[in-house]
Amino acid sequence: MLLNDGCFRKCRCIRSRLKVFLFAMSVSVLLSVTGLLMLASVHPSRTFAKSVDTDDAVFSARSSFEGNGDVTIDNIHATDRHITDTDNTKDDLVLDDFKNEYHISRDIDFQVRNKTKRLPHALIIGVKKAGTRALLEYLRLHPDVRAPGPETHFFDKHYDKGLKWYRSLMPETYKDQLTIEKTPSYFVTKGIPERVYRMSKKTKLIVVFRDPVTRAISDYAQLASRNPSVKSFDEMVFINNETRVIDTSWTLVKIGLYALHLSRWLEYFPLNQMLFVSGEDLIRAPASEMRRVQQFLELKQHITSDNFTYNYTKGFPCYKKDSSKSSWHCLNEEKGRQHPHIEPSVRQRLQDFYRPFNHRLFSMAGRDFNWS
Ligand SMILES: Nc1ncnc2c1ncn2[C@@H]1O[C@H](COP(=O)(O)OS(=O)(=O)O)[C@@H](OP(=O)(O)O)[C@H]1O
Repeated sequence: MLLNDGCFRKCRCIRSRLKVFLFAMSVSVLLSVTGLLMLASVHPSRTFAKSVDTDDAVFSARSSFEGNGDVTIDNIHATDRHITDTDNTKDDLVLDDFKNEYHISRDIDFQVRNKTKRLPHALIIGVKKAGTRALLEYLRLHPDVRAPGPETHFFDKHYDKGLKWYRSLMPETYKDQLTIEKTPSYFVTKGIPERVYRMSKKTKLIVVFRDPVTRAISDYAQLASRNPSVKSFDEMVFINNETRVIDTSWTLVKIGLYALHLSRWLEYFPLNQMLFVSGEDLIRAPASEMRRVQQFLELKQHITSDNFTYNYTKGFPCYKKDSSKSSWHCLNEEKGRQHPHIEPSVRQRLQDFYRPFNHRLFSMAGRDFNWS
């Protein structure tokens, strides 16, 4: 009886422990199932997050300056505001700071609108009267190039308006298109190389050179066409007509001292970021000069001899966009003006004056332009 009673108690004890164990098991199974269900309910967004992992990483890296990785319209505005603010205190502006911020804004804009205005990747910085308009119009034949029509003069006349203003002048482009701007006064204006460097040290620079004697005469022809009462070229080019000492303070003479201007640019930009175009070859052989330009800009060779014809009436190349469909365009009558007659002795004096500067340029640029 005692034995049976002890056995009975032991059995009850084992049964109640079994119950506790089973209860604990079911609770833990229940908790696991609930946990799994909760995970399943957030699963879609997790999957999405994974699928945009690369972009997330890119965005958070790009947005780090704003302190968070969220991409919102407000952030775009904040970025834009930041560009303007930074630009107002441009003396303290550090290139890489704003360049990074600018690219963030550009890329976010691109995500939002697909097409956006971008700061120029390349600039045609000079030289005045050397063929800069022709070069820009030829480049615009390329489907991967966009450019504002008028000269912006941002870096020399409107710098205080800031980069946001400058960018607003640019045409909208897709991500793989190049934005190019031309303002020929940039080449000769002090302080501009640094300003361009501050915008982006990667900016590609193109300079069209023309024989400085012909260039000065071309510049004078423009001056005389706008102001018919201007003194004669001879009167202006010499300090004294008797001694025939050249007036190097005359802007039209100073512009032709190419080596001096180029040396200022080379303080900021390496030679391989610059391309030197021959203004004479742009007229004689536009297609081959454009081949060099497209190669330098890493564009596919789209502009070829099919885009050009020589117009004997105008005495210059004319061009068309599409080799089959469109009609020929020529630059307007302001390009290719009649030059005034200049005495051969005056020309000779100017050529002698420029010769050492020209030779210096040829060795700096690594190209002989064959000017006499
Ligand atoms: N295709 C074509 N048609 C007309 N003119 C041509 C062409 N290609 C080059 N050129 C030469 O371009 C010279 C004007 O240079 P720019 O465009 O740099 O002048 S400007 O600085 O923008 O005023 C211009 O100078 P001038 O001839 O002295 O007027 C031309 O010699």
